[in-house]
Amino acid sequence: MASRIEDYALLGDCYSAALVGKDGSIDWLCWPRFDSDACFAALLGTPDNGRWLLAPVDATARVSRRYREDTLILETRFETDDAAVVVIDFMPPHGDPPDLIRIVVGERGSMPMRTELVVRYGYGAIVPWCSKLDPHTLMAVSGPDMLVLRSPVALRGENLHSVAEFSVGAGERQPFVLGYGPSHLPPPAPADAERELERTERFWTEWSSAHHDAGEWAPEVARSLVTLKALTYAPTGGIVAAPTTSLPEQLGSSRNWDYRFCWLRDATLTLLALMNAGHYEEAKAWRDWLVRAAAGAPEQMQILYGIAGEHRATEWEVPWLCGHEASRPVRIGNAACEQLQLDVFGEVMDALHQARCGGLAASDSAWALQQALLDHLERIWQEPDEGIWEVRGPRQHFTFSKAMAWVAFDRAVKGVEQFGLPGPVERWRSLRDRIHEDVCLHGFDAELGSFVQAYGSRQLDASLLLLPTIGFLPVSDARIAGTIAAIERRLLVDGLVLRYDTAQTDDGLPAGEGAFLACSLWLADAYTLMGRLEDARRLFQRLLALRNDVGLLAEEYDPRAGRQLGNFPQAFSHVSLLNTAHNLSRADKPAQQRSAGLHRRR
Ligand SMILES: OC[C@H]1O[C@H](O[C@H]2O[C@H](CO)[C@@H](O)[C@H](O)[C@H]2O)[C@H](O)[C@@H](O)[C@@H]1O
Repeated sequence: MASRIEDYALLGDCYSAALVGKDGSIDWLCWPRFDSDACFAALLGTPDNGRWLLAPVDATARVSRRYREDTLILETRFETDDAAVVVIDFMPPHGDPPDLIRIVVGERGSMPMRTELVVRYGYGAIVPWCSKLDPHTLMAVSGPDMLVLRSPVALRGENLHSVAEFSVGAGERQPFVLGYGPSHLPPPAPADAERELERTERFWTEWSSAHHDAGEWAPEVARSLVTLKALTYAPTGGIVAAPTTSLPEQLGSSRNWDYRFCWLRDATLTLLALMNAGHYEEAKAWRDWLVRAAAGAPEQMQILYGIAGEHRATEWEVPWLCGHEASRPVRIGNAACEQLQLDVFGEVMDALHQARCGGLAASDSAWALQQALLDHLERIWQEPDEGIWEVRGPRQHFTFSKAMAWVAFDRAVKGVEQFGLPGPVERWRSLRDRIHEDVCLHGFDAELGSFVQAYGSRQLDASLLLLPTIGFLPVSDARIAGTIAAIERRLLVDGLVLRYDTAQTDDGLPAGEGAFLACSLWLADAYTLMGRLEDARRLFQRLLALRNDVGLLAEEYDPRAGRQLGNFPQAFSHVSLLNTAHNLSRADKPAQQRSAGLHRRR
């Protein structure tokens, strides 16, 4: 059985990623790209669906883990009464050809170890042909793919698994290098594990040294930033929402989705967080990615794309994988790519506006694209959509979607006013006002004293917590105070926030899911804006404590079971954590300094 979601740590090279459990088993790896077929898919099935174990023979060995400083180099320490070893896991961030390196370092005594390599291409289905190039070099080939393991010990075949036992003594270092290459080419050249370790450490240390001063929560902030960087796809600038598919939003349920795509929403928020920390290169790369991905007819703009900007994300179900903790189906691809989600227009306009405010040089093609998107939005903003939560039930007039349409025209007006960009500013001003009026008229329920999920509905929705953050109304407005109070009354489970009541909203799926971590962080932001700093800090500290032992967050959390849920690690959660840390650390500063930050999104 796979480990629990929170027992995994992330390895990555900015091309793809792997998840390694506390038990030393790498249970998820897609090569060579984030969205390639997995060759290790035990995360969603059994060890027979592919994994790479490297661990003490004694399964009762005590385990502790940490990342080396602000890097993505993982050190897992296994200890028994007689011996101790550290397994150093990392992926050198050059991607071409990709390697996954594990160095076993003996610390004390002599530790009996075991390794088991099970390669299954095609998401756990295809058994490769394994052959030995020499006693220490194993090659696994099938179809277009080839993996080559170079190890200090000779592996033997056992029931279609490649296994070996060996011992590591104090002071010894034993390197295992797994490389990938296309099967029609000669095997990839052997990597020098120790030299790659040095290079990888330098890469992450240099990258992390560019962070701005993060204040009170510097280590937590640094971990989230490294995690976001690991979700960027270096060749194109695309950013995946998470490196996994189908980790369940409720254990045993069918709320399982493929997040190995670039959502305009998640990616814009990620880029703002990286920019706020001083990382402008990623922001520029992403903006250029966006301009390429969305190029063409604006009515064909999608809410998500492949990491190189591919339009096709056809969703299908994998019948041979039993699912993480029996959560089925396992899905590849994401049908949400065909949805209309009006908020995305606002997210994109806001991100590009803030990029300009933050000093990212203007780009003519980006502004031209924005103008085309606005023309299209002018025609469609009155249509119902699937909303920020990508419901698979009927389209509705979601209040947050309309408010984000307001954001789109608001930022367009600001682009003209603040940066002298060309455009029909009077038309945009009047559209902005019309949408504001529309939302206040149809999206607010006077009896509840709260904005509601959709026009005419009496349901609440956590996205409405963002209304003051996006500048739609000030937090001092009674309608905002009423909305926050109503959400506190109706959407909190054990102090954490649900997106909406899944039993009352037709999202096309059986009811029930965890609390949504980003929404819980938005509540902390709303408290900060209201001046409820004690509440904000308390909630933030609680959320920080939900991170796993190496600082990672999935999408959701089940407070009753105390379990992380959903794809892992998720950009949305880490971005929201960064924003809340930023907002809180400025909360006691004078108003002018507070509003200077990009996180206020006005
Ligand atoms: O639960 C329903 C939907 O869940 C996914 O969407 C969520 O993740 C996206 C990526 O992080 C995020 O942008 C969105 O706001 C979330 O609701 C899934 O991708 C959808 O297909 C699914 O309907």
